[in-house]
Amino acid sequence: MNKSTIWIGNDHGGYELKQHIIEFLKKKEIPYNDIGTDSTEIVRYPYFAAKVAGAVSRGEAERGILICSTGIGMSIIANKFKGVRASLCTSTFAGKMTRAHNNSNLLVLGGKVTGTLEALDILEAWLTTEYEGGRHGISLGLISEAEDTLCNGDTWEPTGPMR
Ligand SMILES: O=C(CO)[C@H](O)[C@H](O)[C@H](O)COP(=O)(O)O
Repeated sequence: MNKSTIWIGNDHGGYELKQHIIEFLKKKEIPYNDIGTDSTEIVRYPYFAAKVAGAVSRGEAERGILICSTGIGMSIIANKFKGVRASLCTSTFAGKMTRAHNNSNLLVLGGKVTGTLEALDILEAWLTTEYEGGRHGISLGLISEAEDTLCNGDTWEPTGPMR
């Protein structure tokens, strides 16, 4: 799979919004890899975060999208993966800024927090805004430094129950 393919994952709380996001990606002819879950049946979100954030962390994907009810759980777990800069965005401004300043490589949305139109605006801003570099590289360097000290970068696969 090409690295530019966007990996997308969700739990039951993000399933509905994911359908709209996939429609958007299809319309724009942006390649994606939907890793599930594929229904509103209750599942544990770290399973799906591990697949998408793991792919970004290992360099198999340049970008990922995760959706749960609030986006909070997904962002907590995704940011534990080395090299992942997961951004929970609830405004278009945040979607733009997190690319420009944080060089975000994983967008997190809350399916029960953000309406469809706003979520698609956020996604568009996140997809089209370039990282500005410059002084922001200093901050990102410090984050990498913290990661090197705090995270060992191992791949993690969940072992507990998924439902
Ligand atoms: O928003 C979430 C985590 O931050 C997830 O969507 C959870 O699944 C959410 O908390 C809903 O949980 P529940 O099992 O459906 O009660």
